[in-house]
Amino acid sequence: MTTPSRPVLRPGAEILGFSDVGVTYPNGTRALEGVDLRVGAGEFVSVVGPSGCGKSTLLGLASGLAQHTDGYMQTGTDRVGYVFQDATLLPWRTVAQNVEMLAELDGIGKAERRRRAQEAIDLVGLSGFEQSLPRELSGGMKMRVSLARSLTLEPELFLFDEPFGALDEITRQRLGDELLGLFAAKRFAGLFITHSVSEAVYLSTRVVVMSGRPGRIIHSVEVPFDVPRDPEVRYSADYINLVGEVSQALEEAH
Ligand SMILES: Nc1ncnc2c1ncn2[C@@H]1O[C@H](COP(=O)(O)OP(=O)(O)OP(=O)(O)O)[C@@H](O)[C@H]1O
Repeated sequence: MTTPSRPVLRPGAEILGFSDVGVTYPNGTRALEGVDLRVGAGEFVSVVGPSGCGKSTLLGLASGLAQHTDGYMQTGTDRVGYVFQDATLLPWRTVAQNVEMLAELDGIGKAERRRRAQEAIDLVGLSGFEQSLPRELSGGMKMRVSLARSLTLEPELFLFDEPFGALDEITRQRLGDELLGLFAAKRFAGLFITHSVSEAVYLSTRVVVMSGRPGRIIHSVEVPFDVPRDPEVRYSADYINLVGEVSQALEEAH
């Protein structure tokens, strides 16, 4: 949990907050500038923007792996989950052993981490594959293992860096639906980086658009559809209009 010299979060309401945040890397690259963003519990915010605009940098700040150089930021929880495009599974460990790994590193006792791992495996639809090795799994299944591994930490803030970017379209949509199901069940605060506007609108409660480098937030769209979300939403005029609005903002960002 970070404490800035100036409070950024409304206690109890928000999990992640950036106020006028900027990042300049040691080589002089200005990656982010004047970023204001707050994510509350039960909000799922997607970030889209041109390549190199600072999306991963933003996620790095949220995770505590990177440092901001200007402004203020705060996270309201230590329970942070991450999922990246690369599932980063240990090839010699079974699915169950991979899923247990973060809880193990966190010092959670054997019985409790087994219970959490099994619950997470069931939640992501991998029951029956507990003893499989990563090489026996498809790309989508590996991503499910990665999701399950983070779920064992019962995250209040969940960070996603293009998690479905390497998957085929059908698997990507299916995992999107599953992620929405997890979000509906757990209502963590989500920050999701993607290059896909349609995925951003479908998964999120809000989509923000960043400008080219240095990245600033230039547009923000509330997504009004209920969670749990009916997959048919994808074919509605409201959804198509929102995708159009975000796409137009993204074109202006380029
Ligand atoms: N450690 C670093 N040192 C110097 N420059 C960096 C470092 N990390 C990232 N950058 C630069 O900062 C800018 C923002 O990078 P970042 O990876 O955050 O963008 P991104 O929007 O996630 O990119 P993409 O969409 O291509 O994945 C880029 O110009 C990148 O080259």
